[in-house]
Amino acid sequence: MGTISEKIFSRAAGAEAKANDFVLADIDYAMAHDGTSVLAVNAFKEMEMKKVWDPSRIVIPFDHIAPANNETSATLQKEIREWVKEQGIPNFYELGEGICHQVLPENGFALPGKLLVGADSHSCTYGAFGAFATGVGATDMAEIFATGKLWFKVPESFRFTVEGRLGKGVYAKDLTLYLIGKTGIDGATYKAAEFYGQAISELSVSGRMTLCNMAIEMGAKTGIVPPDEKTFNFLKNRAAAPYEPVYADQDAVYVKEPVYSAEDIEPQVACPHQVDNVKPVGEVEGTHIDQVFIGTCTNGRLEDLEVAAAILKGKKVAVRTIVIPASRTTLLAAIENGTMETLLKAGITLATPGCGPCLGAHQGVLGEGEVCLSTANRNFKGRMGKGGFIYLASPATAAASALAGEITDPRTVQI
Ligand SMILES: CC(C)[C@H](C(=O)O)[C@@H](O)C(=O)O
Ligand code: SF4
Repeated sequence: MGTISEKIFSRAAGAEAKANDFVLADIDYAMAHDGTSVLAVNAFKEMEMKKVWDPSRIVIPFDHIAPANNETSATLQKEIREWVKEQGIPNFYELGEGICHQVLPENGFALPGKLLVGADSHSCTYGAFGAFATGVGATDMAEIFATGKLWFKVPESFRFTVEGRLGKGVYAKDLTLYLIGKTGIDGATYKAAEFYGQAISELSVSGRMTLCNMAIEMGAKTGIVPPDEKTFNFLKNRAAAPYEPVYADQDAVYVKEPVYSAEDIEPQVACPHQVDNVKPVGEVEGTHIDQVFIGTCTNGRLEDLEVAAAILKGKKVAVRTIVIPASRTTLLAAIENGTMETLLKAGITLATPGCGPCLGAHQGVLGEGEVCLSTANRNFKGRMGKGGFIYLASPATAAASALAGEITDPRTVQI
C-alpha cells in the first residue's frame, strides 16, 4: 500500500510512512562536493562536532571547480582534503575522477531502495536506480555528517507514463525536456516523480540518469525509475552494499497521473532563460551559436559522446566545441573505443572530467551576448557567464549544431 517513496521512507524511518508525514530517516549515503563541502564542514565544526557518524557512508568528489581556478578555491579545497583525512573518509574522489552524479553510480552507491542525499540539487539523478535521492542544503548536510539522520516530509507522488517508442534522432534528453515543458518548472514542486511506460523501460541506464537528473527542473523532490534487469546488470560487481529493490503497490495513491506518447516527441530545445521554455527543434533551427558544450551530469556519459561522435565523424565543427566526459571512466572508455579520437579529429576541445563551464566558473565561460548550445540541465540567465544565452538540447542536436554553427535538427544530418 504505497508509492516507492512511501516504502523507502517507511524502511528508513523504521515505521510506516505516508505522504505528508514528517519522519526522521536514516541516511544510507551522503554526498558533498568541493563546492558545498566547505559550507557543510564549517557548519559541522560550528556545531562543535568532532567525528562524523560513519565515514564509510560519506562520499566527497571534487568536481565543480577542479582543478582549482584561483588561490581562494585552492585553499578551500586544501582544507577539505585535510578534513577528509582527519575524519578517515575513504570515499574521497580527487579532481579528474568526474562529476559527483556520475562518480556515485559508477562506484555503486546509487542503489535500489536506498535513501541518498547530496549537497547538490541534481542528487535526484540516483533515482534512476530506484533510490530515493534528493538535494539538501549545506547545514542539513552538517546535521547528517553528525547524526546520519534527517527530517523529511514524505512527498506525494506523480505517476508519469510515456507510452510507445522514441523516434529516430530522439533521445532521453528530448523526452526529459518534453516532460519539463509540459509540467512547467514548478509543476511538480516537492513531489516524487515516478516514471513508467515502454519509452521509459526502453531507456538505457544512462538515459534514465538524464531523465532523473532533471526531475528538480520541474520542482520535483526526486525522480524515480523502478529498477529492472538493466539496473541490476549495471550494479553487478559494482554495488557498494546489498540492496532490496522497492516497487509501488497496485493501490498506491498518486496526486497526478499524466500519460504521454513517445511518438509525439521531436528533438527538443530549451530556450533562454528558463528550462521549461521548450520548443521542438524546428522552431529554433538556424539560431546562431558561438559555442557548443557536450558534457555535464545530464549528458556527459559514454553513450552521449558516442552519439555526438557518430554525427561528427569525418567532419569538422564550425564553432568552438567543448567536450567534457562525465568521469575518468567515461573518458578512458571513449579513448579505448575510438570515440575520443573521432571527436578530437572533428576539432573539439577536451577538458578534465568534471562540471566544466556548466555553472560558469571556468573552462568555457561565455562573453557578453554569446550563445551556447549545451547538453546541461540549466539555462538560467547568467549561469555560464553574465550576458550569455544558453540553449539546452541532446548530444545529437549539439553535435549537429556544432557542424553548422547554428541550431540544427540532428535528423537532417547524414551519418
Ligand atoms: C554548486 C551546487 C550547489 C549547484 C547545485 O546544487 O545544483 C550546482 O551543481 C548546479 O548545478 O547549479
Ligand atoms: S555538471 Fe552542472 S548541473 Fe551537474 S553537478 Fe556539475 S554544475 Fe551541477
